[in-house]
Amino acid sequence: MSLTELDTDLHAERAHLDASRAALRRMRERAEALFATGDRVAGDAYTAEQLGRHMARRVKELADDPTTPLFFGRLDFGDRDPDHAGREYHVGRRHVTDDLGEPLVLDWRAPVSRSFYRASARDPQGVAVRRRFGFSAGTLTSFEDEHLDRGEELGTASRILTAEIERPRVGPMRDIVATIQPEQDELVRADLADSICVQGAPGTGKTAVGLHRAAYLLYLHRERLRRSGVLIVGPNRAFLSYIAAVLPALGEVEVAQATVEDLVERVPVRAVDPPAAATLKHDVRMAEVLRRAVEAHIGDPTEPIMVSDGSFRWRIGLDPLHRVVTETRAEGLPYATGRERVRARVVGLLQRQAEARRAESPSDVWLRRMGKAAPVTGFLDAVWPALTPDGLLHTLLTDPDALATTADGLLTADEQALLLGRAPGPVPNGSRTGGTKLGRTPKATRWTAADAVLIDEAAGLLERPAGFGHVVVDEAQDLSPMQCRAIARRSEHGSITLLGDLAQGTAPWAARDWRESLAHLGKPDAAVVPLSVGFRVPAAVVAFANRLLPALAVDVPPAESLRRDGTLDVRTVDDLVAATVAEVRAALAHDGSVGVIAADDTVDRIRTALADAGVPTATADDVDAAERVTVVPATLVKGLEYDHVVVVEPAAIVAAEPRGLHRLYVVLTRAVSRLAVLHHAPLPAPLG
Ligand SMILES: Nc1ncnc2c1ncn2[C@@H]1O[C@H](COP(=O)(O)OP(=O)(O)OP(=O)(O)O)[C@@H](O)[C@H]1O
Repeated sequence: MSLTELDTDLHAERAHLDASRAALRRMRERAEALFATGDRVAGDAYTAEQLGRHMARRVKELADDPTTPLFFGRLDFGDRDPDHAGREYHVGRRHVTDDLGEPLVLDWRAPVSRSFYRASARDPQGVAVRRRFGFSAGTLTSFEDEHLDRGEELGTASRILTAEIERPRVGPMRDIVATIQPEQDELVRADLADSICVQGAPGTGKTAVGLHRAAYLLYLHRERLRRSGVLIVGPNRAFLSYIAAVLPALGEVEVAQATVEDLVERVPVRAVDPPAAATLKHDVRMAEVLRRAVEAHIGDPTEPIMVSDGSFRWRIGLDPLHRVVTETRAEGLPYATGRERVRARVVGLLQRQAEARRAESPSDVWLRRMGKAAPVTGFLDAVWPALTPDGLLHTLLTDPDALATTADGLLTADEQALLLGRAPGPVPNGSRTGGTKLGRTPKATRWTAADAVLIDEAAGLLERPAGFGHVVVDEAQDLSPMQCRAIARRSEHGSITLLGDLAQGTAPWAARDWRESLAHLGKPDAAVVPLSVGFRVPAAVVAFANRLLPALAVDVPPAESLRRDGTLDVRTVDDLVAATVAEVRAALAHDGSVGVIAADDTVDRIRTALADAGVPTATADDVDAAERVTVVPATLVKGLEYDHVVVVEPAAIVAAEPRGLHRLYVVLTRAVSRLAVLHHAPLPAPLG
């Protein structure tokens, strides 16, 4: 292509961009006008509200962000393609049509757009030319063509892909829709029915894949998923705020995000378990203990039921009552549903007697009255008493006999003592970690985070929670079996995307084998798919962090970094804090974000020193902060990334927790361009 041709092409593409922007603006204006008149055209208040909500969402979905390009690629189909011969399509973040309804931009999730990500010289899928666009702050600046019909393919050598992954990072996570790679696209476009587990080294795009899969599924199954919902589960609030902008940028504004702690928050968490007690409470045996505890409340009828009904007296004998309880029990319903089933069956027996005597069907009012009659309720309270989730756990933790009966053969005597808070243990850091502080009632009890998981399990035994159509679980290696079960309860009829890296497991119960987690999640047959190309961490930094891998005792495929650039600087220093301040100052000379990562108990000292030196800092959960420097405790940095990372005293990070080496592996793999490791103490052995 000659220079003039290039110019003409660029000019034409810019004109197409302008036309697309104008068309999107008109689409939005039309939606806004409809929104404004919605209540006048709707027949009634309910329809008006529904319509209003729909239109408000539509208006939001059509928002145009001038800094993100509306399209990023183009497909020119060859003359012989059976469906699209001779046509060209621009591929972008959402459909844009002109006033006649002709497409100006195709949504990246549309079936045709798939070829943008998957066509290759070997399998061109009818595409003659694939064009990628380069943008700078929303302005179209360049393009790059691959003539697939002539066997040309750039793959990861694409200049535009390289520029995109090397672009300095600032603020929250961005979408990767313009540069999704074929192995990622395969996961993004997996069927809604398929649950998948992605094992990938740091920076291989697991989070990106999960978010894009959510957006893809919402596009394909909009109505169904809008009803059932899509949920993203992340490790902490800082992570959730870091990823929060990705789906809205893709036009998806209605996806729930939560930590597992949020999901199970039925009681306030106001106490901390000692590590051994927490580990035991997260053990899957606790599910069986709770199941037995619930089951133990179902009793045998000991007396017939007698109900006075005006001039009649009804009586149900022990045999039919036994049958009702046995049959209901065999149905395996959630406990509270079972209780109502027993009530309904008892009322059914009364109804049959009444019909036989009166030769007419009793009214609904009569049925309700019988259901609430004192002898019926008394019977229920005796054989199938009402339970509350926190009440159930409260009984177990306060009544050694009840615990001994239900935990018999499951938990040792020592373990039972631990649950009852009787085993004395060291209290780390001097903080109050005395475990659950039992009050006389469940309400007066100060529960721990692990108790909340158990209470949620109990709640699930009593009543099934509403489930989501699809759940994306990030950093899933840290889920305990009991947390997996909490997610399983919410995705029983839906599918899940599980994302994680066994090497980054830092929780005491971290997964060592994905099959186990998948079994606890109720999806034992889900495929485990590796991602192996790293887009974040430069090769030199990956090589340094990988020295830790043999010590992490996990079997994970090694990653290969796409990034040849980047620097690694490991230095012994005398004064850690002064060296950190100097390093941050030097880092500020470059573009991009700066993350200082240190053991949790030194973070305050570093923040103060930076403030004293006139360097303002942000906290990890404030992704929109104006400050370019963030000081992050090592335990909060999972899933995050910074352009320039300063790691302060690795030995202290390792010493702070039992799986400290895994934590250090997470910490060392946060850098996008440059990593400085400052240490005074010797480096942990595997790094030395
Ligand atoms: N196809 C891609 N094109 C451009 N950038 C990409 C691509 N895939 C991933 N990235 C970028 O690489 C970085 C790492 O991605 P992401 O956070 O999804 O990785 P991860 O596997 O979840 O990492 P971790 O295990 O550390 O949490 C992000 O900045 C992401 O935008």
